[in-house]
Amino acid sequence: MSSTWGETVRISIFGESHGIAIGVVIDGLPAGEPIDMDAVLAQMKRRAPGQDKSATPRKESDFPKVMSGLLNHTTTGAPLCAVIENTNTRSQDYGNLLDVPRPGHSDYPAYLHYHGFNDIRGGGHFSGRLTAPLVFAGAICRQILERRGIRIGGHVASVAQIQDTLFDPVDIPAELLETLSTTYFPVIDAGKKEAMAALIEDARMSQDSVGGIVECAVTGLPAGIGGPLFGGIEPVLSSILFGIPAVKGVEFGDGFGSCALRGSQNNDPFYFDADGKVKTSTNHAGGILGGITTGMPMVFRVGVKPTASISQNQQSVNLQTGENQILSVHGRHDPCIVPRAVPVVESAAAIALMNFDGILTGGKSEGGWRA
Ligand SMILES: Cc1cc2nc3c(=O)[nH]c(=O)nc-3n(C[C@H](O)[C@H](O)[C@H](O)COP(=O)(O)O)c2cc1C
Ligand SMILES: C=C(O[C@@H]1CC(C(=O)O)=C[C@@H](OP(=O)(O)O)[C@H]1O)C(=O)O
Repeated sequence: MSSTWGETVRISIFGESHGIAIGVVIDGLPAGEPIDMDAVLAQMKRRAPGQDKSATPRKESDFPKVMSGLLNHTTTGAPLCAVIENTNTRSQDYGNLLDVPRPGHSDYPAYLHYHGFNDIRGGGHFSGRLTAPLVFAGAICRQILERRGIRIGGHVASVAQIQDTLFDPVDIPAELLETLSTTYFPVIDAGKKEAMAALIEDARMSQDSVGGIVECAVTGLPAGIGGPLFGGIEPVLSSILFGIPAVKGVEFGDGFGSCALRGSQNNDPFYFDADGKVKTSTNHAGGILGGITTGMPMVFRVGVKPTASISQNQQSVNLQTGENQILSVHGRHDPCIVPRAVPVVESAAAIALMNFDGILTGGKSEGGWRA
């Protein structure tokens, strides 16, 4: 089922952007894990719409009402369900889109797939709004991982051609991840944020949009987690990351860049550190070899396309009249999705990692799903 993901820890996301509510059921969480709800809300706020001019002006409190699975701020082990109300919808903006689909959005293929019965309002179940429950689930999972020393943080690596400094993949300080993972529109080089925001504003004023890249790092991962072929870290993470609306690329370590290197440049030499731990002096692999963690920081990048809904005139078709038609999209849209996608990417990584055998026991097998 396409709105359900995972095996050991499974999320099931429901709702539509302009329906009564959206939400998630999380199955398989370990019992007895204390959950700091303020920290969950802080993560939800980093993703919420209406933050500034770089985001959609739709305002939502994005307050998750927990229906089950938590007692005295602690997981019970039963399915944890949270519901988030939609309070600020403007469905009239979508009145014509069932007939005249937006180029670049899901309208046309969804119309075909659901024979015209799909909820077109706000993009329905295809909307980026469905990443609010994803972030809720991720915020729960990341607290469980953090308790085991596993930290996740991302930043806006680029907006169109403006690039932030990238992570040093061999040395990612805990304080850096802490700062990035608690900030809205996080960047490593503070000087780049203004230029990025200016570019987004320029696109918005031109009735246009821009895309970019999120870079994410995970530190404190035990070595030896993952598996070969389809159960590896890369395929499993990629499958949830590609489920995020507007994600068009995922690369681990040097990714496509490594394809231009020689083996002698791309291989990461091993050495024993002062504590007798095996490390690598470079980390082109992004902390993964053979689908299995090496113990070095995991680093990956996620490409996000420019927002489809732009208000300048575009060529479309009228599915009722059978004629070509010019479309100007109305409504409140993100001129750039990338800043709000950062906590979504971090959350997806947290949920995915919870599915690996040994992740909560420092690499020791629990006989779970992933070998
Ligand atoms: C946080 C977030 C916010 C988004 N905001 C918008 C938006 O305002 N307008 C829009 O057209 N697409 C937005 N999208 C992307 C669309 O939902 C997405 O492009 C669409 O569902 C089609 O899916 P695809 O791009 O993965 O093919 C957003 C995505 C995310 C993750
Ligand atoms: C509401 C959110 O983002 C929405 C994602 C979205 C889309 O097409 O993905 C389109 C817009 O929807 P609407 O027209 O209802 O304002 C965004 O505002 C959210 O992220 O919470």
